Amino acid sequence: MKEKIAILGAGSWGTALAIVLANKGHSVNLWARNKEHIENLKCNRENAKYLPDARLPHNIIMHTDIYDCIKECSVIVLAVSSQGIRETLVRIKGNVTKDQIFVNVSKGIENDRLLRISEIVNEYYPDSKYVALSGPSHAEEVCKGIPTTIVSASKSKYAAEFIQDVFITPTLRVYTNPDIVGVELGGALKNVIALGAGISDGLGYGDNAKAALMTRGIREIARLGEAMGANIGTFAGLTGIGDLIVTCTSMHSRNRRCGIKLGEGMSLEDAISSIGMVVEGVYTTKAAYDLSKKFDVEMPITNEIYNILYNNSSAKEAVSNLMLRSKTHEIEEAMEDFANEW
Ligand SMILES: NC(=O)c1ccc[n+]([C@@H]2O[C@H](COP(=O)([O-])OP(=O)(O)OC[C@H]3O[C@@H](n4cnc5c(N)ncnc54)[C@H](O)[C@@H]3O)[C@@H](O)[C@H]2O)c1
Ligand SMILES: O=P(O)(O)OC[C@H](O)CO
Repeated sequence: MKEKIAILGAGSWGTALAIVLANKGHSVNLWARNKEHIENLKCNRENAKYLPDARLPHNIIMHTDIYDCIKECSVIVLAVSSQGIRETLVRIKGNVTKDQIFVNVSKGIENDRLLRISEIVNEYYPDSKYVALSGPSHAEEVCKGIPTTIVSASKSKYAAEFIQDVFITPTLRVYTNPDIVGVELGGALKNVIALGAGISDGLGYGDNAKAALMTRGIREIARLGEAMGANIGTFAGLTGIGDLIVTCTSMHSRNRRCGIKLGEGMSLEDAISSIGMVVEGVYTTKAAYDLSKKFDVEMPITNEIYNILYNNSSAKEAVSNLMLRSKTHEIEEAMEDFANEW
């Protein structure tokens, strides 16, 4: 199959996916709001700012006009950072047809309104098919053809399988999942825990602390997810624990690297600007904190990271708050399995 695909957002991930899809033989249109950036991509056939060393194949056409970019494309990939999705949807309003499928690859939750990306898209395009494409996938590895697995999630089996076929390659294996809520939450919330894993590394803590953060982190993600209607099984999959592992352990991760700088004592502002690309977890921490209150779900790690980012708590204080919480059980649901005797 050969499709015409528009990618909106020429950062690290939009560029990597453009390369994968173009190498597969699709016609790819790539748009970014910054005209100078697009001119650079056109002239140099590489994205020196966001994805150095990767060559852009000639069947990627760069666009500065977003309408030209999406015209006659069967798939519109949303690859801008999550807080820019609404603005991007507004830009194309009135120019999308019902048979064009939206594929969102950004990982976040809209701050203030606390909406998942599918919910934002639904506000503008309630009749469109929507797929969330997510999983453990760093752009730096994907564009080199290093084996990677991701998930195509949609309410529509047809749409999920169509996008599976569009993206799958011998090095990018795509699974399907109907659980949009779980897939979107897993992809967004792991960034909060990855900031925590980075902070732990920056403080000089070891593997034990990181394993604890990851394991207890997925528990609190799953608790919130369940309260919001997700399938609990999704959090044991690629877009849950899978993405959490890669983001908490990889030096490609912007969230982890930002956390390391915070743990070493850098200010949030300086840490973000030293990364130079979006650090989604900073926004998602605020959204997750608000969601935990809204759904009355206990999220102690998120709570501490929120306090570090937004209330000037020290990282060491946060660790001691977590360690000194009132003692509890590992799995609340398993309490009844204890024998009531010595
Ligand atoms: N980089 C990865 O390995 C990777 C992998 C999977 C998912 N993601 C997700 O993809 C999304 C994009 O990440 P990235 O790595 O490409 O980030 P990036 O910082 O490299 O690029 C983000 C791009 O979004 C653009 N942008 C931001 N706000 C915008 C707006 N309002 N209108 C138009 N453009 C806007 C920026 O100009 C930039 O080009 C994030 O949500 C990220 O979590 C990234
Ligand atoms: O670099 P990060 O931390 O934004 O993570 C990128 C991807 O989400 C990893 O799957």
